[in-house]
Amino acid sequence: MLQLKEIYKVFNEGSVDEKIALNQVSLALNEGDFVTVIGSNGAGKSTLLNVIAGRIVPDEGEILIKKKSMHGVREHQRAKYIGRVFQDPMAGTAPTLTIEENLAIAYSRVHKRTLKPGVSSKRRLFFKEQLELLGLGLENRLTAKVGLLSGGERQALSLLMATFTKPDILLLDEHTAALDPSRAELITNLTKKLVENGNLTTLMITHNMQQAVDLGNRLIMMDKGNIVFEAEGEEKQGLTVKSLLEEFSKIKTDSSLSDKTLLI
Ligand SMILES: Nc1ncnc2c1ncn2[C@@H]1O[C@H](COP(=O)(O)OP(=O)(O)OP(=O)(O)O)[C@@H](O)[C@H]1O
Repeated sequence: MLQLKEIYKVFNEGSVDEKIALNQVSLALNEGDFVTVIGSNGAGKSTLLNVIAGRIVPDEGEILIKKKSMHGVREHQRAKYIGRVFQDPMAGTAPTLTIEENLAIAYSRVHKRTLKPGVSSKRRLFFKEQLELLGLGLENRLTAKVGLLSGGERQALSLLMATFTKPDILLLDEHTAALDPSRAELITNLTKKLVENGNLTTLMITHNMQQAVDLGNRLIMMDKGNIVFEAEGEEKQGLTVKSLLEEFSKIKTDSSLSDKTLLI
C-alpha cells in the first residue's frame, strides 16, 4: 500500500544547523498495517509523516502509494489518498463552520463535488450514522459550530473526518498528546475502532509507550533519522514498555537522552 525507498532529507545543508532528519529510510506497509512510531525528540518522526503527506519534499528517495509514485504530487493532491490528524485539536477542523459543513468538506476531498449547495438529506443521514460511532452525541448537534466543541470532541471529529472516507493511508501525529488522560483514552479507543473497522493502513506517532505497545500490529523506533528497531506480529504483541525501554537503551549512545524523552 505504501512504500518508502531510501528517503533522505537534510535541513539547512552546509550550515552549522545542518540536520539530517531522514537518513535513507525505507519502509513498506501492507494494506491494513497499523504501525506505531516512537523515538526521541528530533528523531525524524514528523518529517517522515510530512514527506508521505507531501508537505516536505525529500532530497532523495521515492514514495509510492498503491504502487503509484508520489513524485511531483503536491500535498493537496495527495489528500485524496491520505487522512491526517495532528496533535492540536484545532488543526483539523474549521471552527466557524458547523459539524455537518466540516464533514461535507472532508467528504468532498475524496468524492466528486456536487453543484448543489448545502448538505443533502441523504448525506446528512450518512454523517449522522458516522457521528454515532463516536458515542459523543454529536449526531444530535449537526448544525453546531465546531468552535463550540471541547478539545476532545474536536479531536474525535478530526479523527472521523480523516477516516470516514476510507483513505489509503492514515497519518496520526501525536493526536492524543494535547488531551487530558480521560479524553486521550477515549480518542485512543476510537482510533482502534475506526482503524479496525476500516482496515486502514496507519502510521501513528506517539510518545506514549503504553499506547505504542497496545495499538497496532507493527512498531518502529526512530533515532537520528534512522529506523533503529522494528517489531511486528508475535514480536510486536509480546512487547512491553519495559522491553521497549531496554531496546532504546541498547541504541542510545547519546547520554543526554533519557527514557523520559520517549515517555510522556
Ligand atoms: N522545517 C525544518 N527546518 C529545519 N529543521 C527542521 C525542520 N523540520 C524538522 N527539522 C529538524 O529535523 C529533525 C527531525 O525533526 P522532526 O520534527 O521530524 O522530529 P520528531 O521525531 O518528530 O521530534 P519530536 O518528537 O520532538 O516532535 C530535528 O532535528 C528538527 O529540528
